[in-house]
Amino acid sequence: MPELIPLISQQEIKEKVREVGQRITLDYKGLDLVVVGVLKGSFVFLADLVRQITIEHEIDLVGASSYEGTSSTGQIVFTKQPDLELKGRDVLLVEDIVDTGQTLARIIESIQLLNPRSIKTCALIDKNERREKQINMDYSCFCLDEGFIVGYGLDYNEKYRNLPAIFDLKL
Ligand SMILES: O=P(O)(O)OC[C@H]1O[C@H](OP(=O)(O)OP(=O)(O)O)[C@H](O)[C@@H]1O
Ligand code: HPA
Repeated sequence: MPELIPLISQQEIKEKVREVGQRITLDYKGLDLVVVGVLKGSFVFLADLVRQITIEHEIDLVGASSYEGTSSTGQIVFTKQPDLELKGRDVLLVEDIVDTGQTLARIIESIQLLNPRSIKTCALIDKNERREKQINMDYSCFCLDEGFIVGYGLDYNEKYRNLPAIFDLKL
């Protein structure tokens, strides 16, 4: 049976998401913010984060998938494109986790083609161990070195997204 090692509690997540939401609120004052969540993993984080952003903004979703089990296939399949017009607007991409960096790098490339005024990045977890693409995150809630992380939207083979806290999965 897989083992779930507790890493980050619900309370710690709540405090950090509030803090990051407040920073985003200050940084985007006067700008035309569109928060774009990356499905599926970001859905829990996104829902909590946008409720901590107190300036007017719009929300969109993109979909990208590349993992089987704990490994990236390296093939990023886009499952949803943005619906809103992003040209000339200030896009904040929201990910649950940046691991190899391949997914976010591809999404940034594809959003750049839509000519936004700015693109910034926000992740719940910035994990270093397997990084292949150098991406400087503008906002990260938690930096981790290793592990396969589940809970609070993050899955292993589509399971565990519903866990309210964050765990390291040991297979
Ligand atoms: O930095 P990377 O190594 O590319 O990994 C990060 C990506 O992997 C996960 O998506 P996944 O492909 O598992 O799809 P999901 O969001 O639907 O779970 C996660 O949600 C990120 O989008
Ligand atoms: O550590 C992880 N957990 C869940 N999904 C992921 N996608 C990339 N890395 C991870």
